[in-house]
Amino acid sequence: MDYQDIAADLESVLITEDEIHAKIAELARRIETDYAGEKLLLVGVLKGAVMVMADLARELHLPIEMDWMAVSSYGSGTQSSGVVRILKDLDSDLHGRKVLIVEDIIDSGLTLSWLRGNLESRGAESVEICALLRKPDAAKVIVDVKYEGFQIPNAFVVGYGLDYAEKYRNFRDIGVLAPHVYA
Ligand SMILES: O=P(O)(O)OC[C@H]1O[C@H](OP(=O)(O)OP(=O)(O)O)[C@H](O)[C@@H]1O
Ligand code: HPA
Ligand SMILES: [Mg+2]
Repeated sequence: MDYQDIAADLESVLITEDEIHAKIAELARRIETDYAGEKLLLVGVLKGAVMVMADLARELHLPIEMDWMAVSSYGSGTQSSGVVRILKDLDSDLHGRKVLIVEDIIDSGLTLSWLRGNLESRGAESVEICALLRKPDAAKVIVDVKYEGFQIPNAFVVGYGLDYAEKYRNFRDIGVLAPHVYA
């Protein structure tokens, strides 16, 4: 599959690479103000958040640390199973740390509401969330997101880290996957 074939599997491009980068810069300025003088721990949620994490971390003019967790509730489908599994845990001790969870998307909200509770229970001083995308119409639980990029319609999207069956993560824009791909 070459890069042009990826575009053929999309119904439409929703957010371009340039729009993503402008939004991440905007979020970074707010985060810098809010955490000035602090040592922030960014927790990226594998694998979808890899691109947001890489771009956000480099945009932040703050002394940050990065750690990663892998949790999965989707498997290879387009619907959340609601059951969150830890596939890879953090290396860091969270006691007294200011933690910012970095995510690509909040869909049902099940992953992040579970994850926030899990990290808070480890003694972090604060746990906030930065998510590039949120689908308000898909929410099954309400998640309080301090740094939100874009609100998007309730459609399955891919690109910029987001996958369908592990594909399309390297597409640079974010687009709506054409239903013929998963029908
Ligand atoms: O709000 P929710 O309905 O819980 O969905 C959001 C979660 O689903 C996706 O991860 P996925 O489980 O597909 O793993 P991945 O990041 O490896 O693709 C996404 O990256 C979020 O972590
Ligand atoms: N696309 C890709 N992965 C996802 C989505 C989506 O719309 N929602 C939750 N995980
Ligand atoms: Mg996924």
